[in-house]
Amino acid sequence: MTLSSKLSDPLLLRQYAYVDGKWTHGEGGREEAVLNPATGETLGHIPWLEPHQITAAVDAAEVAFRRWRALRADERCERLLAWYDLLQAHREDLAILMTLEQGKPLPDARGEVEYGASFVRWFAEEGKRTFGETIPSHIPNAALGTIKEPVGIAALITPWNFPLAMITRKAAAAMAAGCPVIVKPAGETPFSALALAELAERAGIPAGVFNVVLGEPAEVSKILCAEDRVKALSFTGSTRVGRLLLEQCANTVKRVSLELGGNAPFIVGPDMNPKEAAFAAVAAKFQTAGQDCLAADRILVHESIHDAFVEHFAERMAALTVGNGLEGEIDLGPLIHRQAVEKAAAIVDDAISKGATLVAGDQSQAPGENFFMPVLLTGVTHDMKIWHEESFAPVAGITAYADDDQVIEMANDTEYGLAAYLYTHDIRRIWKVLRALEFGMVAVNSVKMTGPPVPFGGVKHSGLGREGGVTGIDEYLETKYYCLGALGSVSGS
Ligand SMILES: NC(=O)c1ccc[n+]([C@@H]2O[C@H](COP(=O)([O-])OP(=O)(O)OC[C@H]3O[C@@H](n4cnc5c(N)ncnc54)[C@H](O)[C@@H]3O)[C@@H](O)[C@H]2O)c1
Ligand SMILES: N[C@@H](CC=O)C(=O)O
Repeated sequence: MTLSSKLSDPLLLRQYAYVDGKWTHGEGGREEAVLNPATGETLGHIPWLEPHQITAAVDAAEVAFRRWRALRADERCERLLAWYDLLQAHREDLAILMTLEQGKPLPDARGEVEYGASFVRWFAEEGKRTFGETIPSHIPNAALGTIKEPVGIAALITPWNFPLAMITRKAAAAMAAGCPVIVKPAGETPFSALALAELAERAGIPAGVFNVVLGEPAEVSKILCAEDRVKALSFTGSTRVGRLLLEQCANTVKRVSLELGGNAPFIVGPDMNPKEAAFAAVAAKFQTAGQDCLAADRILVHESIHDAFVEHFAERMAALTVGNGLEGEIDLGPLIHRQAVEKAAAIVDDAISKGATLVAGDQSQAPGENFFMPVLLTGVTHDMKIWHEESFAPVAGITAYADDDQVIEMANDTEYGLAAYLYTHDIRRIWKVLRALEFGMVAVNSVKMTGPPVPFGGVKHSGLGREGGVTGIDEYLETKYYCLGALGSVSGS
């Protein structure tokens, strides 16, 4: 059975890049296979564009920019809402494509389609509210104010773990602001991006406004970063690559937004019911098989409830099912590729060799070579890799702490600063710890923290800027100040 036959609308599977409203093949014969991480089967191929084809995407975006920015905000809103409607109408196909290329269980993929579409609707509306301001003048006979203008062409480079939502959270904001976009998706998961392009075309988004380029990642990124006509770069991915791109954007002094790695602490106070907290921690750790920038990587539990917490955590973890996300009731799909499995195994071995206890996690039960069974380690300490590196795998590490000051120090003991979780009902503890945590986002007594109204982003080496929320569109807007002088006597100036 071919991949396209699994879809109600086979045209959603595209194996070309999308530039200037045209499906584009590579001109140098280079291509990449796209694999199903659950089965290893080849789903299809994508072309790698040649450097001049990437430049052609910039040419197309430059032309499209003139017309797209000239539309009224409500006209752009209409087109984006049409795109949103199509995402909704095709959500099942989009979810199937996502599960096939990314591996996450189908219900999670449906959730991501819904989540991704919600950013399109949010920014369609926000585009109508890019207000400037009136400034009380200190200059005689003058009127002062600001207007917001689109920054220009935006390059968007995105990861494989959330192949659709990481694109729409950027693209919808940029497009609503009046900017055309050039998306470079991860090579592992290009089909979600290309399906977005197909639906953008059907929604009447003009040629050159939403482009998807494919190619050798370092080569494509270098061209986009060096291009002076590209005015903004928004990247989601690892801190390692984010640093490289920031450097590459220095010469052209671009606007750079970075959503990078996380290493979230999950803090459990002494007043918590250990079962309730353990179940929440399992949910925060194992989403997308741990391949989530928000994954609870370091679980810090007050010593008075540590043992009971571990017991409930292990019990809940044992109930998780691992398998092909298209088949049956699955909680955890595969990791994205074999290297991810090897990295996870190395992190576990390192922790055990340095004194951590393996409570559960038997890899002989893994249903395929890209699968990693959930692991629970206790006695995790500062000198272990698991403390400092994102495992990006279903590996949970638990540590006991004695008091609030100690847990704050432990939680902040990382270069990352994306998200943190805090479970306690003591309002004084909540306020103290919340204020002391060096993270861009803190969820208190909640695992869910994201969504369109939220300013998503990190501090420290987790990134620059915020996506979503009322400020997410600002990443794609310039503020132009004006001073209208010599107006004669202006009342109120
Ligand atoms: N903060 C967030 O919102 C957020 C969201 C999702 C994922 N992430 C992070 O993303 C990482 C996992 O994703 P990943 O493995 O795809 O990240 P990655 O950095 O390897 O890749 C991200 C993107 O960069 C491209 N890329 C890879 N190497 C490159 C290079 N040398 N030069 C230019 N581009 C290059 C990839 O093709 C992909 O499109 C994790 O660190 C995770 O925490 C962060
Ligand atoms: N879950 C995150 C993506 C991180 O990997 C989000 O909601 O953006």
